[in-house]
Amino acid sequence: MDVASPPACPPTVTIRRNPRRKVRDTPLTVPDKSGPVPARLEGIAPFPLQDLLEPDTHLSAPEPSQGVATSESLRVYLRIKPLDRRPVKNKNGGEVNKKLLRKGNVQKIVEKKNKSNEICLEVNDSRTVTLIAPLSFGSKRVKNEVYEGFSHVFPPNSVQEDVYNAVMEPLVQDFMEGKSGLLAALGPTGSGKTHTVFGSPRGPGLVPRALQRLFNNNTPSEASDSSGSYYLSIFEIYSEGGKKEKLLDLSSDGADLSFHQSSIKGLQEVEVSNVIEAERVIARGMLQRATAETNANSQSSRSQCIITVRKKPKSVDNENEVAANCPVLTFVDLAGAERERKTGNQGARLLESNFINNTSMVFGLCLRSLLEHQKNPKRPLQKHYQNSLLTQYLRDYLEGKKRMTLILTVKPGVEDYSDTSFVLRQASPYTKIKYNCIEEFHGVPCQKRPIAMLTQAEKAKRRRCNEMTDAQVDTRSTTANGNQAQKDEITANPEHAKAMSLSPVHSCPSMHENSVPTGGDSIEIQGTGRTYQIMRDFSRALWNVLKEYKQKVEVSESEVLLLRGSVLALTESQRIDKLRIGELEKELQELRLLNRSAEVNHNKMKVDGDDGTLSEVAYLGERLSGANEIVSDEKVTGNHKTGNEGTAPVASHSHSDVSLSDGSSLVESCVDIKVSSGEEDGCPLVESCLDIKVSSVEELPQSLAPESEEVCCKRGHEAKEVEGRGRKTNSLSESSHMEKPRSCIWAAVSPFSIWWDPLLRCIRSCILIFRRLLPASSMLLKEINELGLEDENSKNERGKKKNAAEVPRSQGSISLVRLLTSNLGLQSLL
Ligand SMILES: Nc1ncnc2c1ncn2[C@@H]1O[C@H](COP(=O)(O)OP(=O)(O)OP(=O)(O)O)[C@@H](O)[C@H]1O
Repeated sequence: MDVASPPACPPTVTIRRNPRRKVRDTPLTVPDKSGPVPARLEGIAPFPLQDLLEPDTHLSAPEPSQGVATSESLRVYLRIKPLDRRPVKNKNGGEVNKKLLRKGNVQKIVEKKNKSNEICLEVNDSRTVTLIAPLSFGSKRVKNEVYEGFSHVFPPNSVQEDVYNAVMEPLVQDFMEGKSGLLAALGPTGSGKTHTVFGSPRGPGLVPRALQRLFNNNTPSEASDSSGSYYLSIFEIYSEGGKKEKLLDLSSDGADLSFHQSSIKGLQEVEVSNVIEAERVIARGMLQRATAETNANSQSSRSQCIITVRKKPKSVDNENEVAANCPVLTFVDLAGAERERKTGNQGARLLESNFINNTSMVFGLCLRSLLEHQKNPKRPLQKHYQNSLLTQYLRDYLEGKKRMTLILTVKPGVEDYSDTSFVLRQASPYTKIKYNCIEEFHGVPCQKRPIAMLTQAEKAKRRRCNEMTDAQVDTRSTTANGNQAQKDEITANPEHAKAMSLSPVHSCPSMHENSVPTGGDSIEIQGTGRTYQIMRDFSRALWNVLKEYKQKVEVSESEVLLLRGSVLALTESQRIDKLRIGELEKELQELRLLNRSAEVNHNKMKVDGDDGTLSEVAYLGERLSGANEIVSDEKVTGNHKTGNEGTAPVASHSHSDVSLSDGSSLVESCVDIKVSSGEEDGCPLVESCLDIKVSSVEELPQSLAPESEEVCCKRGHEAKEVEGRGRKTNSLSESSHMEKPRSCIWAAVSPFSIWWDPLLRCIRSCILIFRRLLPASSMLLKEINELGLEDENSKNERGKKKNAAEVPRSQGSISLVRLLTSNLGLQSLL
């Protein structure tokens, strides 16, 4: 019987109630090995994994550099303290914290101890660790974090010797070669800083081993005499009850010290010539160091402890060397940062905690500022060092002027996750701090950049500085030569030299030999360099400001040019306008003159005429006869109404000239028809002009053909409606009563009978040409067309014509037509 197989398990489904939250940026998140490998972005250099996985060459002492600047990173080591796996004792065990025991929290302690067996820090390789998020943090979705880039990671099982070989030996080597160095131990309280630095009798730490190495390095002759001695000092920076920081000399009986201009006044330097003496000094100092019991450490350091080792000068001359110029090996055991909740500190102890934490924080800030400054030189190096005595004392190291090595100590227990995470986050970036420009010569830090990196101006300045220095050296060399006898005497008689107040020249002859400035010269050059730097910065700023001003001036100049151009254009247009105005005024004058003369004639005709109406034809006849010309001028002002009454009362002014040449076979006639359009004196004015020239081959009778005939038809000034003024007149019929004008008109019009047809054809052609050009005269043209003034052919083609009487005509046109028809016998056209 087949048993039904159970249904397959459904795949696990994770239901998220809340959207995935973005975790904080970490130095490196542990990649999900099961997931797809992300594609490498173009343009990003591959991670230098090979370089990192190289054999631990860094563990061996680096090649000694003979005063040559090398680019190296700040060495940061990580030491992981072993887990305390001591079995948890019962309530009678006595090993548990007595305070908690008193409070009856034994069960809690037991749980804590059990919990402390879990670890939160794993060593991946010699340079990388992974911080594992505790299971209890699961709900917070904290990811594992990888921290890398350490110079070396010491696992919990590492021994003091390993640490010394990797961390301290290079520094000791450098020190013996004349380079200053600093070892600083950082980490949370109880993580093993003091253990690492000082160690125990069974496992000596870095300081005793370094001293041993120094003395063992002495040659037999050095070991036998005092030339192999060292000056040892040990002091602490302490804040009792969180008050002002104090300096205590631990080598003596805890004498108070003072800090002044990067040096400690009153600090006793104990001369030690062998390891035993040195260890004795250290041991005595450690006994005097401020320690206290906290929940985190039964013997917690409450102060920052500093130990300095300085080589005793070989000769008496060197005895007076400035201490700052001698190589110094410094050890710093910082008090561990602590959390109030863990330490259970209260009162004065709590205030001490604040001081300790503040110093650690300032120390970290200095390094962070140095790192940011190195990443971006535009960012200034913050003066965080001013905020604590320790950082003031270590200023040169914290500003990257001297070599420093850091050793971080951490606790791997899961309960120390927060402390460990904090330290790793804070200190792992310090691995990127570089020492690019350190070049030391017998302990004198040189902060000069390589010549190739200098700008032209800087090179020139440096040259001037060097020249000045050489001059000073020459001067002092002369002095030194002059005092050679005295120097010889000093060498021969050191006691006498001691008694003498020697100048810096005497104290450091070797410096002069190598053209390296002494302390005084160095200060002078530094001052000059500082002034130069200030002046350079100032000139740069000034230059930038001037550049901006120059740009603004250029913009303003271009604007001024544009404005000038526009002003010129405006002036030109004004000039043209003025000319135009002058022309118009001239024209206006002429029109006024014409108007005045017309009025005079009008009045005259009023007086002369039988019925008092104006006969312009008579006036024209007068003009024509007087000027030996035949001129037909018809002027119809607004006071006269001619033609059809039904037409719109449009004022017009027309003028026609017809010229005839006599004495030749060619008869030329000219007809000017001018119709103006404009506005004058507020009245609408329509004016257009037609010039028509007609030639005829017919010879005119001498008697009838004057030398020249001109018929001017001017049409213009069509005045507005003038109703009720004047009588309806038929100027043609009325003018016919006038003898003198009639004869003139006949004389003028008679030749038309001969060339009338060609003239009409010509007029027609011209009308067709100018039809579009003179819209204002379109009315007149239309009327003329409708008069039937066209040849027979075109008549036949067009066929039926419109009755002219049906089309409204303007007064001027009617007058002209009537004039023509009455004189030429064409009344039938009307
Ligand atoms: N690597 C180690 N191996 C064995 N024991 C260690 C190690 N590191 C520290 N210890 C022990 O842990 C205890 C605390 O160490 P230590 O006093 O050096 O811590 P600390 O960091 O100096 O603390 P504090 O900052 O409070 O002075 C000591 O008893 C020390 O012997």
